[in-house]
Amino acid sequence: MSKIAYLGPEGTFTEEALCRLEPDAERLSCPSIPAALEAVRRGEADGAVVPLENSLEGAITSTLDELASGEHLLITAELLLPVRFSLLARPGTELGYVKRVITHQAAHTQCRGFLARELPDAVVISAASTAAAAQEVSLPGSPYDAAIAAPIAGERYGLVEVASDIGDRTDTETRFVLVRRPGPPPPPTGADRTSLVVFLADDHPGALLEMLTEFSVRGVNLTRIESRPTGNGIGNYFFHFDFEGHVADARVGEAISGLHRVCEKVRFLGSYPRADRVAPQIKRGTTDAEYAEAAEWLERIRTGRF
Ligand SMILES: O=C(O)C(=O)C[C@]1(C(=O)O)C=C[C@@H](O)C=C1
Repeated sequence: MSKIAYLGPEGTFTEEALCRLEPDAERLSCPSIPAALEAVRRGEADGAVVPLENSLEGAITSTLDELASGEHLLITAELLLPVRFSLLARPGTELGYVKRVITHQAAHTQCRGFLARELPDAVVISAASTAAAAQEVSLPGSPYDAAIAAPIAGERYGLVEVASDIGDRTDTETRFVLVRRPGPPPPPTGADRTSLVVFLADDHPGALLEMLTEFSVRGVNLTRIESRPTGNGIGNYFFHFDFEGHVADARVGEAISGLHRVCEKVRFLGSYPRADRVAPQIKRGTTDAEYAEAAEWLERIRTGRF
């Protein structure tokens, strides 16, 4: 049975994502996203499930930064999980009594409206995860009155729902990925996504446009672009790209080889089936057959076979 690490403890959204992605796996709870990824790098787990982006809050930066550095890891699957938050407290707690709330930073920002409206005077303290917050509230003598977490965390830690569905939007979802140690990517399905990290060779006018051109001329549709600081002073960034297609597709292969030629470093993070199963629209002149025909034509003229 494979062992998959996740941001724990039991009852996080990440655990729910893991149960859906790998229902038969043994689950290894980790105290943070970097710890879950390290467990894979060290061989203590076969894979890890980590959140990558949220439809309201955007990127989960600790995941992006961890995947961009250290030993290579490969994304092999993704999942879109609807996220619904509840305010959970010890039985008998009234909403008006809640003064100290604990939750994960991402959950806090997704529930800003509720907190401003219903608990304007409450202090909100950060926890390592929503379930860690619920666990903390359940401890005897806890200094916290309530946690913002998934309803399931309430069941696991003996808390009750003081308010439910408290997110600023009811259609929020988080995209999770399953990562493993490097190996061949899963085979193309016709509805795939590829993820890359790109480091610029140098800073010059048009550097971003040059990168984008590698995708644009091959008809590769980007689904996400993010800049992250390298840490080497203000103004130095690297870039995360997600785009349609599989590294086995000719147009994707050509685009990322182009980036490899013009950029300092390109880190391949994987090609994997899209959770929404949306197939790319392939522009005229960018199919595998058209790339193969063009390569054949070039070979003919290079060898004098007109
Ligand atoms: O704390 C959890 O339950 C998590 O799984 C982490 C996480 C995140 O990092 O975004 C996952 C989904 C929600 O957006 C809130 C928190």
